[in-house]
This record gives sequence, C-alpha cells and structure tokens, in this order.
Amino acid sequence: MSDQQPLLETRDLSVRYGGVTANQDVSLTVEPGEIVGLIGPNGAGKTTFVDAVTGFARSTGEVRVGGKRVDGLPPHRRRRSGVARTWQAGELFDELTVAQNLAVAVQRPGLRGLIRDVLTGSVPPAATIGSALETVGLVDVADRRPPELSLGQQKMVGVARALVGGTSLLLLDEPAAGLDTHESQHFGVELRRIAAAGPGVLLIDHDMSLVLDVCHRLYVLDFGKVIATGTPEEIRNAPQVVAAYLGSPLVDTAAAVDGGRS
Ligand SMILES: Nc1ncnc2c1ncn2[C@@H]1O[C@H](COP(=O)(O)OP(=O)(O)OP(=O)(O)O)[C@@H](O)[C@H]1O
Repeated sequence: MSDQQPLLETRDLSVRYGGVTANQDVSLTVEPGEIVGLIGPNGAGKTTFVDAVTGFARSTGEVRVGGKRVDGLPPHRRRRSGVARTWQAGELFDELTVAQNLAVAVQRPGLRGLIRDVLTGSVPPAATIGSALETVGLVDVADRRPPELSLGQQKMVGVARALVGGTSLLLLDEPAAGLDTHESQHFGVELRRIAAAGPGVLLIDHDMSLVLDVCHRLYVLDFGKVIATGTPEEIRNAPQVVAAYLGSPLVDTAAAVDGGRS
C-alpha cells in the first residue's frame, strides 16, 4: 500500500434499492490514523454506504482501498484487503470468552480455506487475538465472558472483533449505541488511541457528542447525498446541516438526531 493513497476512497458511489436512491454519488476519503464521521438523519443512507464499501450492497462508482479498486469484489475479498466492519446490532456470544469471540470472527472463507481449517484444526494464532485485545485495552478480560463486562467493554470487544486479522480500515456502524454519556466519552478516548496506532476509522453514530468530539472530519448525508463535509466545527455551523436536521441546531445530544426523519 502506498503511503500517498487514502486508506479508503470512494468516487461517485451510488446504491439504488428499487425506486429508492439510498446513496447518490458519494465521494469520500479516509486517511491512515484518521477518524472520519458519517452522519445524517435516519434513512439518510449511512449503513448503505458501509454495505456498499464492504460488498454487501450492489453499487456503482468506484471504491478504492489503499489505492486498489475493490468494487466488484465479493465481501470476503474486500475483507482480505484490510476492510472490516461492525454491524448495527453486533451482538457477542455470551457463552464464549472474549478471546473466543474474537477467534470465531476470524474467517478464512472459500473452499480451500475451509478444507485447510478442517484438515489442520487451525485456529487463529493467539498473537493475532492478543494484539487486537491489546489495541483496545482488553487483555485483562480475555478469559471473561461478555455478561461479566461493562457495556462499554462489550462494545470494545465488538471493535476488537473487527480489528482481528489484519485490519487497516475500520467501519463502525453505531458502535456506541446504548452507552451512557460517561461510557461514550471513554469509548471516544479509546477510539482516538486506536486510530493513533494506524488504522483509519469511519464512524457512524447518532451520539453527536461522541462524533463531534472524536472525529477529525465529517461527512453529512441527506437523502443519500453528501450535503456537507468539514471539521466538526465547520459542520456544527453549516446552514445546510442545520436544515437537514429539521432546523434544530446540531447540538451535542442524540435528541437532535432523533428528531430527524425516519
Ligand atoms: N435492503 C434494502 N432494501 C430496500 N431499501 C433499503 C434497504 N436498505 C436500506 N434501504 C433504504 O435505503 C435508505 C437508506 O437506508 P440506510 O439504512 O442506509 O439509512 P441510515 O442513514 O443508515 O439510517 P439509520 O440512521 O436509521 O440507521 C432508506 O430509505 C432505507 O429504507
């Protein structure tokens, strides 16, 4: 991967679901070590964008990871190029330990990989899992089960699960959902630390306080289109953003977003 290339670059990415244009000509970049926010009212097309980048939604336009075109590749091949995501409802397996939750996340898709895993009884190297746990600061709870952890720690296990196995670009879809203000702030600090170690992060969250605090840059989607991009300060004051949120100033509360269209 060339240092000059953004980790993620989309050009004119569009997704249509029947008569609905869920993404229209979305052009966005994420650089190494950068946390980029993707915000917008309910139904604006944020999850669709992540689906399109990871190969779970059919799209037109270009998707480049580290300068290489990946649009047209199936999800597992995009994963191999270093792209990983969390899901909106990213539940953990309560009966497995934290380390085991990470182990089951490491897939080796494809028939050859499956046969190799069956024949060798292969499990991901402990070092791979250890390194992901270290990155998110959860080494001490590797042998605990999710119900024994705080909600904030459980959310971080979800992030670690996406990090395991060589991830350079993390796409986080509402990773802080359900956290209270204090937990969310702590989550934001951890996220900054993780990104500082190298990976680029695309963050979708309805917690405006988290997003405005933690992101270096933001893109605002409305009806599938980018209507504004800039630093948190620029976005907070952009008139078109305020208008998209039904006239509410973009304040640091989830309420402003919940007031958006459904
Ligand atoms: N699989 C699908 N089939 C048909 N329409 C879909 C599908 N997924 C999303 N849509 C539509 O595409 C649009 C964008 O939805 P999307 O879930 O991407 O928005 P979002 O910004 O992530 O919303 P939220 O903040 O509520 O999660 C919506 O109109 C939605 O109804």
